[in-house]
Amino acid sequence: MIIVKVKKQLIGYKGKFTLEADFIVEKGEFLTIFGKSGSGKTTILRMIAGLEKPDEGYIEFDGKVYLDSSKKINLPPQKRNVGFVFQNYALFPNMTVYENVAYAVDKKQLDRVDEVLKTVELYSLKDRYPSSLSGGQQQRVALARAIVKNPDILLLDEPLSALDYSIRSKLQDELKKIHKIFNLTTVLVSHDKPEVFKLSDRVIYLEDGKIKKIGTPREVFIEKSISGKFSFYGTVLDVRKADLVYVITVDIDGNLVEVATTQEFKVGEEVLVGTKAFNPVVIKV
Ligand SMILES: Nc1ncnc2c1ncn2[C@@H]1O[C@H](COP(=O)(O)OP(=O)(O)OP(=O)(O)O)[C@@H](O)[C@H]1O
Repeated sequence: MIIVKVKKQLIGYKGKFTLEADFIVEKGEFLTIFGKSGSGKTTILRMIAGLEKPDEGYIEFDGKVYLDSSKKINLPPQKRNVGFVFQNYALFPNMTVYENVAYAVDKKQLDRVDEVLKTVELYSLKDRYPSSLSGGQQQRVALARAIVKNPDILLLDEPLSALDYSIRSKLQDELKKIHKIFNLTTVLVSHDKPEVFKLSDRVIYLEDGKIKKIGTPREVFIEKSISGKFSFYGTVLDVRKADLVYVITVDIDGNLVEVATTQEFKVGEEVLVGTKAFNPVVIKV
């Protein structure tokens, strides 16, 4: 379990404000920090990693104290077992895929490099240089480098936001898989609601440095659920205009449904499809 209790005065574009966050992340949990630009999301990740110091605070992982300002404890990043992936891959251009990943571990752990490269499906590309890889492949190298040291905590700062929709979606599936396989405790920063829905067990809604809401994505994002007979969450796959309404195609767990609506939706948006007016019919199939 990660315990985070931090306070720091920041200087935003509107002036000074205090980042004040107090939350726990259960072991094996996938937690996302969501919020507008400048709300303090990255600063929280950097504090967990030890790259930034709060004015006051306490951070621990499974009883190991990373930071305790009252006791002047502040472990440096290399003493915190944390893997970090940023938006801009940050790979070494003069090293191959294998070398980029192996750089993070000492010689005794080299066996693990091959294992991790196979898990993220990069093994066949291990002798290539970053410049010859796609954005999605480069981000998988960054991910492999972050997990090869077997971190207790994986920190992801908008790692997929530079990628286009289909690659992002595929990498989201892989992230979820890797989180489970390596039994990680993951904290993601994202401002993409469908991504938050797809990946997170819980989400923190951060606004101007304060936690406004914390809960499952449904609890945090769906203000009021439809008080009707049934409703399902899905992702918008297609939008077309038909006279005065839009017809959207929604993927509900692999089932495609078409719904007419006067509201405009975007492809990739997470929606709740429900009905209030009639009783659904259930037929044995
Ligand atoms: N060490 C610091 N001292 C003072 N202000 C800081 C410090 N670090 C960051 N800030 C400011 O605090 C604000 C929050 O920054 P942060 O990067 O945490 O936001 P964010 O929510 O991750 O934003 P984005 O989504 O744009 O990345 C920014 O306005 C930033 O300039």
